[in-house]
Amino acid sequence: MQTFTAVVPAAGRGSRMQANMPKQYLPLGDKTIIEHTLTRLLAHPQIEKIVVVIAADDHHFSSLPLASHPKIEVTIGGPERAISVLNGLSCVETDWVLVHDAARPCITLADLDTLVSAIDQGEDGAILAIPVKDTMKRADISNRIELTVERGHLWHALTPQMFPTQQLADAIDAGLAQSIVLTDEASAMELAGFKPLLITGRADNIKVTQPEDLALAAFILQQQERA
Ligand SMILES: Nc1ccn([C@@H]2O[C@H](COP(=O)(O)OP(=O)(O)OP(=O)(O)O)[C@@H](O)[C@H]2O)c(=O)n1
Ligand SMILES: C[C@](O)(CO)[C@H](O)COP(=O)(O)O
Repeated sequence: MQTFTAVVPAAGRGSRMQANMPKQYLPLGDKTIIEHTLTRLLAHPQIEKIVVVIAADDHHFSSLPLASHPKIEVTIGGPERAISVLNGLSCVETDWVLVHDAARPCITLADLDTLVSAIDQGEDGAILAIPVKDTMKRADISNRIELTVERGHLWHALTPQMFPTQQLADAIDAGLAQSIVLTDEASAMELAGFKPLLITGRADNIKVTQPEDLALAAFILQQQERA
């Protein structure tokens, strides 16, 4: 059975959350957001190691019981998510890597399996995503509708995103060298000429980003645990 490494970017400040600590350490039921995320990833038999990428001044992670888990390694992130991911990739020894936001605690084993089973479709890699359901508008500078975007082939990119490790590291390096804003791993791979596969994932794999997301994530986790 092929095994992989997961890289979990967790070096953000969570500013949009407006909380008194980085959002990945906010409580969600019986444990923190990041502990839910890591517990989900650790449950997948093909994930042999998780590299958690934390901020240089992070004093939270070391106090978590999972910090001493044998499959968990920690490294230091950077000022942008892409730099944090690149630092995490330097700790990866497997041919393939799965990158998943610490702020997405509702990832399911079934979705992880679906993504992992897609990697035999080539080196372009794959990401979990959900087709856009709402009508999409592009705004002008005064926040008035400029146009309606054709949503036929529009998707929300989620994580995990899964790629050959070296190709991803080279692609992020190249994108950063061109000062291109890389908000996910797929955008770096696209820039390098790859065409990653979009794999339909669950819409409840939300990224906890703003205050109202916390209660929603708690409800989703509760519903998943009852299923
Ligand atoms: N320099 C950064 C910025 C973000 N992240 C991580 O990338 C994930 C997704 O980023 P986002 O939701 O934007 O988190 P923050 O950057 O913390 O949020 P904000 O933009 O509101 O500050 C999070 O798990 C976050 O910890 C990271 O590792 N390094
Ligand atoms: C990687 C990501 O979660 C895919 O949707 C998203 O791009 C992260 O963006 P953020 O602004 O760093 O939260």
